[in-house]
Amino acid sequence: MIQLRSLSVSYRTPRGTVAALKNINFHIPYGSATAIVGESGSGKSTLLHSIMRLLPPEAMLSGQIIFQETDVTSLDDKALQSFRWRKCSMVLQGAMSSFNPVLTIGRQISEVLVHHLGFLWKEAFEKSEELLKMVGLPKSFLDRFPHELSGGQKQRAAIAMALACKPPCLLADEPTTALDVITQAEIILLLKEITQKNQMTLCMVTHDLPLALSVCDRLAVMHKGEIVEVQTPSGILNNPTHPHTRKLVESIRSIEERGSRT
Ligand SMILES: Nc1ncnc2c1ncn2[C@@H]1O[C@H](COP(=O)(O)OP(=O)(O)OP(=O)(O)O)[C@@H](O)[C@H]1O
Repeated sequence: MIQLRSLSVSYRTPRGTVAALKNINFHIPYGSATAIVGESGSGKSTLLHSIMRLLPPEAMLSGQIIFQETDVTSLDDKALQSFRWRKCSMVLQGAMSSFNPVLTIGRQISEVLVHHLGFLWKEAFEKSEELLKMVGLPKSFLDRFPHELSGGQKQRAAIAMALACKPPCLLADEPTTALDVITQAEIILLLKEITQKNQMTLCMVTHDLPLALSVCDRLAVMHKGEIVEVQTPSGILNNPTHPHTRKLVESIRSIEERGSRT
């Protein structure tokens, strides 16, 4: 479904260039649930932002990002807007950035439907109600402003908005940052359930290896701008091939061992 071909990204800085992605060749199959894991600064967010063409102006990209036979790197602004809502949408880290603080949740989800699918406002509000229901939020949330929602509720609303145009693919960049552990698990399970039910492709960046192992069917491990290993959860746990993957697995094992000793 998504093919990254020789994808490299560097950032220009006053001190020179930083290579964030180095010649990535990676395939995200249709209908899969892929987790991108790896240490801080390994390039995970850069990878997702490249697919969405959301990189900042100081970023230089080379290579190809093929989404269902279209090279995303060659889309003009209009095609890109349509791509972002109708083909591949993204749930961002910390949902506050997904919303305009002065507009209600209902207005913002409806706006997506009006602009991108040609809904009339009344129909759009009805559809928004349905979308909120799908993510476990009641109708009354349509009239709330973003600051009137908890972190978890905001992330649910952000997922509803990302799903508005029924894109076949959903990307999520650390969708549970700053949430408590129970809410984190609920949000990840919600993402998994919705994408599975609607036969969507899911690709998410997470720092939570145990959660990624339990929810995703493939894990891609990043290290210093490269994808060093792609495996199923059992492969990662039982037969990690790259030293960095082994370290990641050892780190969760040592936490588990410490937990069982206390
Ligand atoms: N706008 C920028 N300007 C300069 N360097 C940047 C910029 N954004 C990211 N980088 C650098 O690119 C590399 C990859 O960053 P990226 O945010 O993709 O990593 P990450 O794996 O998502 O990290 P984290 O898990 O901490 O969010 C890092 O070395 C980072 O410092």
